[in-house]
Amino acid sequence: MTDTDMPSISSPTASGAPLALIFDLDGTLVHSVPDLTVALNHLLAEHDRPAVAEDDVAFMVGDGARVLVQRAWAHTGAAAAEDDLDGLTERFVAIYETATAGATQPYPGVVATLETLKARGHPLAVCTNKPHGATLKLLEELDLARFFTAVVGGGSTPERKPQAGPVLAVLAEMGVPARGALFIGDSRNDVRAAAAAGVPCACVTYGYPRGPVEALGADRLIDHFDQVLDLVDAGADMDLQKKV
Ligand SMILES: O=C(O)COP(=O)(O)O
Ligand SMILES: [Mg+2]
Repeated sequence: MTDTDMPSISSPTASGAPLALIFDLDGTLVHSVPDLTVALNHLLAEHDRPAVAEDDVAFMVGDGARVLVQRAWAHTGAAAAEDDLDGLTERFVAIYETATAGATQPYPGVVATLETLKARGHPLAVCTNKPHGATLKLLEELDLARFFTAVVGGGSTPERKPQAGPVLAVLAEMGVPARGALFIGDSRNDVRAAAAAGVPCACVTYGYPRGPVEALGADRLIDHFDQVLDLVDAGADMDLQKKV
Protein backbone atom coordinates (compact mmCIF):
# COMPACT_ATOMS: atom_id res chain seq x y z
CA MET A 1 0.00 0.00 0.00
CA THR A 2 1.12 3.54 -0.62
CA ASP A 3 0.29 6.63 1.36
CA THR A 4 -1.99 7.88 -1.39
CA ASP A 5 -4.36 4.91 -1.56
CA MET A 6 -4.96 4.67 2.16
CA PRO A 7 -7.48 6.70 4.10
CA SER A 8 -5.66 9.14 6.29
CA ILE A 9 -6.08 9.22 10.01
CA SER A 10 -6.32 12.49 11.82
CA SER A 11 -5.32 13.60 15.25
CA PRO A 12 -6.82 15.49 16.90
CA THR A 13 -10.27 14.51 15.72
CA ALA A 14 -12.75 16.87 14.10
CA SER A 15 -14.14 17.65 17.56
CA GLY A 16 -10.66 18.71 18.70
CA ALA A 17 -10.35 15.84 21.17
CA PRO A 18 -7.22 13.65 20.92
CA LEU A 19 -7.85 10.46 18.97
CA ALA A 20 -8.80 7.52 21.19
CA LEU A 21 -6.84 4.33 20.56
CA ILE A 22 -8.30 0.87 21.10
CA PHE A 23 -5.79 -1.98 21.15
CA ASP A 24 -6.21 -5.69 20.64
CA LEU A 25 -4.11 -7.64 23.15
CA ASP A 26 -2.73 -11.00 21.91
CA GLY A 27 -0.51 -10.48 18.88
CA THR A 28 -0.77 -6.68 19.07
CA LEU A 29 0.39 -5.52 22.52
CA VAL A 30 1.87 -8.79 23.78
CA HIS A 31 3.45 -11.99 22.46
CA SER A 32 1.38 -14.39 24.55
CA VAL A 33 1.58 -17.60 22.51
CA PRO A 34 4.37 -19.15 24.64
CA ASP A 35 2.28 -19.03 27.83
CA LEU A 36 -0.90 -20.05 26.01
CA THR A 37 1.02 -23.05 24.64
CA VAL A 38 2.28 -24.07 28.08
CA ALA A 39 -1.25 -23.89 29.52
CA LEU A 40 -2.78 -25.77 26.58
CA ASN A 41 -0.13 -28.49 26.81
CA HIS A 42 -0.81 -28.84 30.54
CA LEU A 43 -4.49 -29.40 29.76
CA LEU A 44 -3.79 -31.71 26.82
CA ALA A 45 -1.47 -33.83 29.01
CA GLU A 46 -4.25 -34.18 31.58
CA HIS A 47 -6.28 -35.80 28.80
CA ASP A 48 -3.43 -37.97 27.47
CA ARG A 49 -3.18 -35.93 24.30
CA PRO A 50 0.00 -34.92 22.46
CA ALA A 51 1.46 -31.45 22.92
CA VAL A 52 0.95 -28.61 20.45
CA ALA A 53 3.73 -26.35 19.14
CA GLU A 54 3.83 -22.57 19.52
CA ASP A 55 3.60 -22.16 15.74
CA ASP A 56 0.35 -24.12 15.75
CA VAL A 57 -1.06 -22.16 18.68
CA ALA A 58 -0.39 -18.92 16.77
CA PHE A 59 -3.00 -20.23 14.29
CA MET A 60 -5.49 -21.12 17.04
CA VAL A 61 -5.54 -17.90 19.05
CA GLY A 62 -7.77 -14.87 18.54
CA ASP A 63 -11.32 -16.18 19.01
CA GLY A 64 -11.27 -16.58 22.77
CA ALA A 65 -10.43 -19.43 25.14
CA ARG A 66 -13.28 -21.75 24.16
CA VAL A 67 -12.37 -21.74 20.47
CA LEU A 68 -8.68 -22.06 21.38
CA VAL A 69 -9.41 -25.25 23.32
CA GLN A 70 -11.70 -26.50 20.56
CA ARG A 71 -8.96 -25.97 17.97
CA ALA A 72 -6.33 -27.61 20.18
CA TRP A 73 -8.57 -30.67 20.52
CA ALA A 74 -9.20 -30.87 16.79
CA HIS A 75 -5.45 -30.60 16.23
CA THR A 76 -4.55 -33.45 18.58
CA GLY A 77 -7.16 -36.12 17.87
CA ALA A 78 -10.92 -36.42 18.03
CA ALA A 79 -12.78 -33.13 18.27
CA ALA A 80 -14.04 -32.17 21.74
CA ALA A 81 -17.67 -33.02 22.42
CA GLU A 82 -19.77 -29.86 22.67
CA ASP A 83 -20.85 -30.89 26.20
CA ASP A 84 -17.21 -31.12 27.33
CA LEU A 85 -16.06 -27.77 25.98
CA ASP A 86 -17.24 -25.54 28.81
CA GLY A 87 -15.49 -27.70 31.41
CA LEU A 88 -12.31 -27.94 29.36
CA THR A 89 -12.32 -24.18 28.83
CA GLU A 90 -12.84 -23.48 32.52
CA ARG A 91 -9.91 -25.76 33.36
CA PHE A 92 -7.75 -24.16 30.66
CA VAL A 93 -8.42 -20.66 31.99
CA ALA A 94 -7.63 -21.81 35.56
CA ILE A 95 -4.29 -23.24 34.39
CA TYR A 96 -3.51 -20.19 32.24
CA GLU A 97 -4.28 -17.78 35.07
CA THR A 98 -1.53 -19.34 37.17
CA ALA A 99 1.04 -18.07 34.65
CA THR A 100 -0.38 -15.42 32.31
CA ALA A 101 2.92 -13.54 32.25
CA GLY A 102 5.42 -16.37 32.65
CA ALA A 103 7.07 -15.75 29.29
CA THR A 104 4.66 -13.18 27.86
CA GLN A 105 6.22 -9.84 27.00
CA PRO A 106 5.03 -6.63 25.34
CA TYR A 107 6.27 -6.36 21.75
CA PRO A 108 9.15 -3.96 21.05
CA GLY A 109 8.11 -0.33 21.31
CA VAL A 110 4.82 -0.99 23.11
CA VAL A 111 5.65 0.47 26.52
CA ALA A 112 7.44 3.56 25.19
CA THR A 113 4.69 4.25 22.65
CA LEU A 114 1.92 3.87 25.23
CA GLU A 115 3.85 6.24 27.53
CA THR A 116 4.01 8.84 24.74
CA LEU A 117 0.35 8.46 23.77
CA LYS A 118 -0.80 8.74 27.38
CA ALA A 119 1.40 11.78 27.97
CA ARG A 120 -0.19 13.40 24.90
CA GLY A 121 -3.66 12.83 26.35
CA HIS A 122 -4.94 10.09 24.04
CA PRO A 123 -7.58 7.91 25.71
CA LEU A 124 -6.30 4.30 25.52
CA ALA A 125 -8.24 1.05 25.78
CA VAL A 126 -7.88 -2.72 25.34
CA CYS A 127 -10.45 -4.81 23.47
CA THR A 128 -9.60 -8.51 23.47
CA ASN A 129 -11.26 -11.92 23.19
CA LYS A 130 -8.96 -13.20 25.96
CA PRO A 131 -11.08 -13.97 29.03
CA HIS A 132 -11.59 -10.77 31.00
CA GLY A 133 -10.07 -12.01 34.28
CA ALA A 134 -6.92 -13.30 32.59
CA THR A 135 -6.68 -10.03 30.66
CA LEU A 136 -6.74 -7.90 33.82
CA LYS A 137 -4.22 -10.19 35.49
CA LEU A 138 -1.84 -10.09 32.53
CA LEU A 139 -2.06 -6.29 32.20
CA GLU A 140 -1.29 -5.91 35.92
CA GLU A 141 1.60 -8.37 35.83
CA LEU A 142 3.21 -6.61 32.87
CA ASP A 143 2.57 -3.17 34.44
CA LEU A 144 0.43 -2.18 31.44
CA ALA A 145 -2.89 -1.68 33.26
CA ARG A 146 -1.95 1.89 34.23
CA PHE A 147 -2.26 3.02 30.60
CA PHE A 148 -5.88 2.08 29.96
CA THR A 149 -9.11 3.83 30.85
CA ALA A 150 -11.20 0.93 29.51
CA VAL A 151 -10.53 -2.80 29.25
CA VAL A 152 -13.05 -5.14 27.66
CA GLY A 153 -12.14 -8.82 27.65
CA GLY A 154 -13.90 -12.00 26.58
CA GLY A 155 -17.07 -12.67 28.55
CA SER A 156 -17.50 -9.07 29.72
CA THR A 157 -19.94 -8.40 26.86
CA PRO A 158 -22.41 -10.87 25.30
CA GLU A 159 -20.68 -10.56 21.89
CA ARG A 160 -17.06 -11.08 21.01
CA LYS A 161 -14.96 -9.85 18.11
CA PRO A 162 -15.63 -10.02 15.11
CA GLN A 163 -18.97 -8.66 16.31
CA ALA A 164 -19.24 -4.98 17.17
CA GLY A 165 -20.32 -5.42 20.81
CA PRO A 166 -16.93 -5.30 22.55
CA VAL A 167 -15.77 -2.29 20.50
CA LEU A 168 -19.03 -0.45 21.20
CA ALA A 169 -18.63 -1.27 24.91
CA VAL A 170 -15.14 0.23 24.89
CA LEU A 171 -16.36 3.38 23.13
CA ALA A 172 -19.19 3.74 25.66
CA GLU A 173 -16.81 3.24 28.58
CA MET A 174 -14.41 5.85 27.19
CA GLY A 175 -17.24 8.22 26.24
CA VAL A 176 -15.83 8.52 22.73
CA PRO A 177 -17.75 8.41 19.41
CA ALA A 178 -16.68 5.86 16.78
CA ARG A 179 -15.34 8.64 14.57
CA GLY A 180 -13.01 9.72 17.35
CA ALA A 181 -11.26 6.37 17.65
CA LEU A 182 -8.78 4.13 15.86
CA PHE A 183 -8.47 0.38 16.46
CA ILE A 184 -5.05 -1.30 16.32
CA GLY A 185 -5.18 -5.08 15.90
CA ASP A 186 -3.56 -8.08 14.30
CA SER A 187 -6.39 -10.15 12.87
CA ARG A 188 -9.49 -10.25 10.70
CA ASN A 189 -11.61 -10.32 13.87
CA ASP A 190 -10.22 -6.92 14.79
CA VAL A 191 -10.83 -5.44 11.33
CA ARG A 192 -14.38 -6.79 11.22
CA ALA A 193 -15.30 -5.81 14.78
CA ALA A 194 -13.92 -2.31 14.30
CA ALA A 195 -15.72 -1.94 10.96
CA ALA A 196 -18.99 -3.13 12.48
CA ALA A 197 -18.61 -0.44 15.14
CA GLY A 198 -17.68 2.25 12.58
CA VAL A 199 -14.06 2.53 13.72
CA PRO A 200 -11.11 2.39 11.27
CA CYS A 201 -8.52 -0.29 11.91
CA ALA A 202 -4.78 -0.55 11.40
CA CYS A 203 -3.09 -3.91 11.79
CA VAL A 204 0.40 -4.81 12.94
CA THR A 205 2.17 -7.29 10.69
CA TYR A 206 4.05 -9.15 13.46
CA GLY A 207 1.06 -10.72 15.27
CA TYR A 208 -1.18 -13.75 14.77
CA PRO A 209 -3.06 -12.99 11.53
CA ARG A 210 -3.74 -16.67 10.69
CA GLY A 211 -3.03 -15.90 7.01
CA PRO A 212 -1.50 -13.16 4.84
CA VAL A 213 -1.69 -9.79 6.60
CA GLU A 214 -2.42 -8.08 3.28
CA ALA A 215 -5.73 -9.98 3.15
CA LEU A 216 -6.98 -8.75 6.53
CA GLY A 217 -8.67 -5.72 5.01
CA ALA A 218 -6.97 -3.29 7.39
CA ASP A 219 -6.96 0.43 6.57
CA ARG A 220 -3.26 0.51 7.39
CA LEU A 221 -0.52 -2.03 8.05
CA ILE A 222 2.36 -1.23 10.39
CA ASP A 223 5.44 -3.36 10.97
CA HIS A 224 6.44 -1.91 14.33
CA PHE A 225 4.31 -0.71 17.21
CA ASP A 226 5.97 2.71 17.36
CA GLN A 227 4.39 3.45 13.96
CA VAL A 228 1.14 3.98 15.86
CA LEU A 229 2.60 7.42 16.53
CA ASP A 230 2.97 8.00 12.77
CA LEU A 231 -0.69 7.07 12.27
CA VAL A 232 -1.76 9.47 14.99
CA ASP A 233 0.53 12.21 13.67
CA ALA A 234 -0.57 11.75 10.04
CA GLY A 235 -2.83 14.73 10.54
CA ALA A 236 -4.86 14.72 7.33
CA ASP A 237 -8.61 14.27 7.01
CA MET A 238 -9.84 10.86 7.92
CA ASP A 239 -12.33 9.18 5.63
CA LEU A 240 -13.77 6.63 7.98
CA GLN A 241 -16.27 5.26 5.51
CA LYS A 242 -13.78 4.67 2.70
CA LYS A 243 -12.87 1.14 3.66
CA VAL A 244 -14.80 0.25 6.80
O1 LIG B 1 -8.24 -15.35 21.55
C1 LIG B 1 -7.83 -14.79 22.56
O2 LIG B 1 -7.83 -15.38 23.67
C2 LIG B 1 -7.36 -13.36 22.56
O3 LIG B 1 -7.13 -12.83 21.31
P1 LIG B 1 -7.05 -11.24 21.04
O4 LIG B 1 -6.36 -10.57 22.20
O5 LIG B 1 -6.24 -11.21 19.81
O6 LIG B 1 -8.48 -10.78 20.88
MG1 LIG C 1 -4.99 -10.47 18.40
